[in-house]
Amino acid sequence: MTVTDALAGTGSPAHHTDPPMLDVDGLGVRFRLRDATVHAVTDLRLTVRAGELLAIVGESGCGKSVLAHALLGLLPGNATVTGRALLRHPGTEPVDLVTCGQRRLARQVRGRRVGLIPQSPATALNPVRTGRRLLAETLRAHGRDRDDADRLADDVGLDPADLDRYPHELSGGMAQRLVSALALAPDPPLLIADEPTTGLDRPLVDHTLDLLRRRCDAGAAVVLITHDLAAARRVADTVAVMYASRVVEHRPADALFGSPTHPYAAALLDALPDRAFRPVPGHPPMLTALPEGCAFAPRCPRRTDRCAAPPPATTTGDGTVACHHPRSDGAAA
Ligand SMILES: Nc1ncnc2c1ncn2[C@@H]1O[C@H](COP(=O)(O)OP(=O)(O)OP(=O)(O)O)[C@@H](O)[C@H]1O
Ligand code: NI
Repeated sequence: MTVTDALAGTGSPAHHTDPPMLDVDGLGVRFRLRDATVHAVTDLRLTVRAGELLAIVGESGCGKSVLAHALLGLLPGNATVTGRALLRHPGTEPVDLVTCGQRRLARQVRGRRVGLIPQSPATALNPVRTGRRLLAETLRAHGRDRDDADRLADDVGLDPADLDRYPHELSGGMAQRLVSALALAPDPPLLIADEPTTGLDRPLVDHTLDLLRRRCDAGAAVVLITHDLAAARRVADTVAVMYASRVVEHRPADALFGSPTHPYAAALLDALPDRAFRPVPGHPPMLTALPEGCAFAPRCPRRTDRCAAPPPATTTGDGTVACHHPRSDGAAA
């Protein structure tokens, strides 16, 4: 399958025969606390293909960053990860990121096959190295020409002269662009970008999004984690909406933005300034005390008694939705 085929297929997984590059199934992440358990990711299923840009959206605290860290083996010791996350690469056996172990993740996966643009760039940067040195080390470690540093800076919209600064001399937006350049340097086939546009002004936001889009068009798979729905609408092929640790709707971007099926997805879209500009009423539940049934029910205009039972994950014509009362106008034609 060529990249062009991947894009021509409207981004819908159903159109393709090649197995996805990343295939996550039944993924769960729990954190043990002294007197409680945080269910940060629950029974999560996702796929991403080469040439596909998947946006993961949802309110703060719903589990987006924990998902990214789980895939890269970057969770702290009080975390338990269950389920499966297969990473495929042509010509090699798939690697299960959940079970393959830290050694393999460090040697073969992190940076090389899966790049991460972390959500908190300031803490990700070594304070005693200039950006140029950090970038040169990364390029060298991956067998690339250190002269690529200026080009990478340019790609992410950073003045190459700013590479000679130390991390504490960078603004938040500059640090953000530097960590993006560091993640892009090894040219990973799968890139996970966790809120990569934080602290950037509008032109640089668009510049960064378009850069991610171009990487997909060149054959990479990109997972864009963002609370910015306008960003997702601009560049995503597919969108997964997370609510309280679960994916509640996963469909092609055009379909989701055109006619959301899950009431939460519809409520998120209504919060957009160019739509009703109405915030989602109420608050998400505590992840230490998730209900057995639908976690969105207390905020949901469509709730009934049935919502006390776990919502079934239903396959629509173009994706999945987990709801007892999906909006029928959002159903596939
Ligand atoms: N080490 C940890 N121990 C306990 N709970 C944690 C830990 N790390 C994250 N959590 C909890 O997991 C939940 C999901 O956090 P996560 O950072 O994934 O949210 P998010 O969707 O990325 O939010 P944001 O949009 O604010 O970045 C939160 O309730 C958070 O408090
Ligand atoms: Ni996050």
